[in-house]
Amino acid sequence: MDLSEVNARGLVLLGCGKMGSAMLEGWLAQGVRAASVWVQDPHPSAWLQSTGVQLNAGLPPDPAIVLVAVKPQMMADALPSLAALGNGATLFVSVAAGTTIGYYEQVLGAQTPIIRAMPNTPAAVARGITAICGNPVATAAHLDLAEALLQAVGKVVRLEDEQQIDAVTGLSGSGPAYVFHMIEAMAKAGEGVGLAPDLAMELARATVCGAGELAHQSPESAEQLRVNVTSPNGTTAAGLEVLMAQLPDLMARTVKAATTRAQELGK
Ligand SMILES: NC(=O)C1=CN([C@@H]2O[C@H](COP(=O)(O)OP(=O)(O)OC[C@H]3O[C@@H](n4cnc5c(N)ncnc54)[C@H](OP(=O)(O)O)[C@@H]3O)[C@@H](O)[C@H]2O)C=CC1
Ligand SMILES: O=C(O)[C@@H]1CCC=N1
Repeated sequence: MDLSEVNARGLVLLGCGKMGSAMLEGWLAQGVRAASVWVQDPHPSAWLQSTGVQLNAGLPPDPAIVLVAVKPQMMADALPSLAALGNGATLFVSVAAGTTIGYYEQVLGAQTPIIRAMPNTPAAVARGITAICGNPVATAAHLDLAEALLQAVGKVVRLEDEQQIDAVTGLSGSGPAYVFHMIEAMAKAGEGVGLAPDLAMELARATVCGAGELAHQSPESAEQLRVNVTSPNGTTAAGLEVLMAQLPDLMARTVKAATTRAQELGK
């Protein structure tokens, strides 16, 4: 990853909460210099203060990238303060759910290169996945620069059509929460069949982490990995008979609800 432009010209991070700090942690670990990062956030955490980044200080005149990571509801308050950087020289990257490229163009001007991105919180351990798409003035070099930065915290995929990003938000942006809830539900279910709460949580958490890592490392499909656990007429088959009757529909409704909410945030 070539971070020289970021280190030379600077990176501005607007909003450093859960998502902003997950990414910042990855960037600093990958060689972005703290002195090259300007963070704007009203209540900096103790961790943020310990990093050595420039906090709520005057901004550089010509940063390589402004990364916007405030809540969509705060956007109208926060973004106009950076309008002067919308002069075409600085690339804006937004991770805000719902906030459209069109909105950025209204505030910053259509000459501003803008890349809309949707990451997820496993970025904190460099295992995120981020989808990106750019506006018409975002060049191949801008996309490469954004991809290089976001690859510091996981995988990057490119989208042809901005509208797909709401579906990405419903699937992978929000998805870690679905998996964490599955850990909670599995642990409760373990208690239901007689295990102590701590043991049930340890087993559920390790099972989801182990299955995730196996899915990550194995060349086999998710379907085949499932089949590998399922002995004919065995225990897993009995469990899956219950789960598979309901989970596909439940998951479809879950992802749809999150996608619809992302669409609403964009209106
Ligand atoms: N969390 C997630 O899993 C994901 C989040 N996102 C997107 O990332 C964005 C941030 O989400 P998340 O990190 O969860 O939210 P957080 O609330 O944790 O972070 C937002 C940060 O912005 C700060 N802030 C508020 N107003 C301003 C302002 N005017 N200028 C600068 N900073 C400001 C907040 O400070 P304070 O709290 O003090 O108000 C907070 O630290 C959202 O747009 C969300 O859609 C995208 C993908 C995944
Ligand atoms: O819940 C949210 O709105 C944000 C966007 C994706 C994950 N968290």
